[in-house]
Amino acid sequence: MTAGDAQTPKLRVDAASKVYATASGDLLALDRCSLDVRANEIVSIVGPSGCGKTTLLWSMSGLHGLSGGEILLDGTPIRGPHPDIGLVFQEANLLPWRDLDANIRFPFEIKRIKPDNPWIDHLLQRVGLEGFGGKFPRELSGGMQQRAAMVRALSLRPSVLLMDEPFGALDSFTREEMNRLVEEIWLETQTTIVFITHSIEEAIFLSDRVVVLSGRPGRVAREFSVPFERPRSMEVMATKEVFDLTNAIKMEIVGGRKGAEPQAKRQRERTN
Ligand SMILES: Nc1ncnc2c1ncn2[C@@H]1O[C@H](COP(=O)(O)OP(=O)(O)OP(=O)(O)O)[C@@H](O)[C@H]1O
Repeated sequence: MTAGDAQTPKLRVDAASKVYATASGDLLALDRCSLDVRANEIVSIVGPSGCGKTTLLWSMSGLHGLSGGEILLDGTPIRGPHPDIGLVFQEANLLPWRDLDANIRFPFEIKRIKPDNPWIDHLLQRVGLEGFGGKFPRELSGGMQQRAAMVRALSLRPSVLLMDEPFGALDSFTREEMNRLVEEIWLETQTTIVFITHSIEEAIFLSDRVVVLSGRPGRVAREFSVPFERPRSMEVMATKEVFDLTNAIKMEIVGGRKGAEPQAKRQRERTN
């Protein structure tokens, strides 16, 4: 398989393992985790708290090195932050002393490249932030800050967008709005998206596939495809098929959490 080959996944996680050195010994966060993400897919990653979701996403971004295995983008191993990969975190991480325009143009300054103003203006209009360029982060609601963070991440036209629980701190109404926005942006840009969430409903609404990680150390326990038509209306989300899928994913996560207890104990024993 080579880059550009139709068979090459956009992202391939190949037996990824990650050990953190902690004061009480080594902690195995990911254990030979493998997963493919195809181009233009939206894949959500769910799993019990502490199972390694963020570790996996950061490894995909190149911000974290792995202890074993590798992660490939278009067939090439990721060795560090990559211009083709954008990131959105739970915190919008806007610089408080810069207005919205200056925040969004910040990555261009760092890279010393000319901002793509027509594209940025389009994105700002797309997320409903046109006219807010002169506002400072403290003047924006949490939802608006996250919209700005999405614009900042998309402004460089990444082919992959990694989102780490981006809407976890928002109220449920704003969260639903943001989910619809992600879907709309995806329908327009076809950016490959990997999305971490604790909300199964959010994962189903957004994704082509939902990947459940086992309890720590994280491995792929099971993948669920989400076959519902897009855009996903409230009617679709209220069907029995969605209800059944939600329950199946929930059962898998609860099962993984139970299974993780002896594993975690074994890990403690190994590291003590
Ligand atoms: N920098 C670090 N140093 C040491 N241990 C870490 C570090 N980062 C994460 N861990 C540990 O690794 C494990 C996996 O953490 P991670 O944040 O990836 O899980 P998660 O599934 O994203 O958690 P949550 O659902 O609670 O956000 C946890 O036990 C966590 O305490």
